[in-house]
Amino acid sequence: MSKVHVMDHPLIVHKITKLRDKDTPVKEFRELVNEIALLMGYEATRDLKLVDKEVETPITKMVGKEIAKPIAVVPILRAGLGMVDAIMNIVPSAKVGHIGLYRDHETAQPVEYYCKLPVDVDKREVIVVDPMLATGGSSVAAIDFIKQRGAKDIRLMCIIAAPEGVECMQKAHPDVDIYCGALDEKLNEAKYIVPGLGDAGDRLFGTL
Ligand SMILES: O=P(O)(O)OC[C@H]1O[C@H](OP(=O)(O)OP(=O)(O)O)[C@H](O)[C@@H]1O
Ligand SMILES: O=c1cc[nH]c(=O)[nH]1
Ligand SMILES: [Mg+2]
Repeated sequence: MSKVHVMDHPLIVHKITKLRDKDTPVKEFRELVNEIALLMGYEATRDLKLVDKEVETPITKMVGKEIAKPIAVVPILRAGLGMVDAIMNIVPSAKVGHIGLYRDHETAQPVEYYCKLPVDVDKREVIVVDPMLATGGSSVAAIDFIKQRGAKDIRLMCIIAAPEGVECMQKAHPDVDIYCGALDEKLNEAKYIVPGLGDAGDRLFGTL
């Protein structure tokens, strides 16, 4: 069974409260998503494997460490895009894949419209990013695509998760650890997270 890491860093907790506020304007919302993703990225990469690496300092040779596997970050469009720059800031060599999915408004089922992944995604540690894990349908479908391309080391980073989404993910992808900023109470009838923050994509891009 995969692990669920719920963030308890005070800065992350503080910023998520501001993100939830319905009066937070688009510009600030976008900045907060970026700041939260940066802080979460630090937590979500804490257990990356290291290998020995010889380095010559101006004084002497030594054996240091470097990250064992290159990284790919895969945002689920649209809202996941808001988290990409933050990961690129801490892992500048990461490659970026994109998976386009939207939830059908009637059925809440994910509909695919785009998928472009790095050719060597199977050799990379993959960090899937999406601010919201609601029913879990979108994340499960995105990770299905990534696994079809041979990737084995995958983790999911979301800002707010619902228990229903966590359960769905753990059933479908028990090997994928989940890093979430907050674990909320439930979904409502429209499959929105309660208390949540509303529609992340609309708030991020101002399409309300
Ligand atoms: O866990 P789920 O029930 O699948 O819901 C979560 C998905 O819903 C939102 O995307 P949305 O469909 O609103 O697309 P958008 O990012 O283009 O707004 C969100 O960014 C997730 O991708
Ligand atoms: O609460 C939710 C659920 C799905 N997608 C969102 O953007 N928000
Ligand atoms: Mg949306």
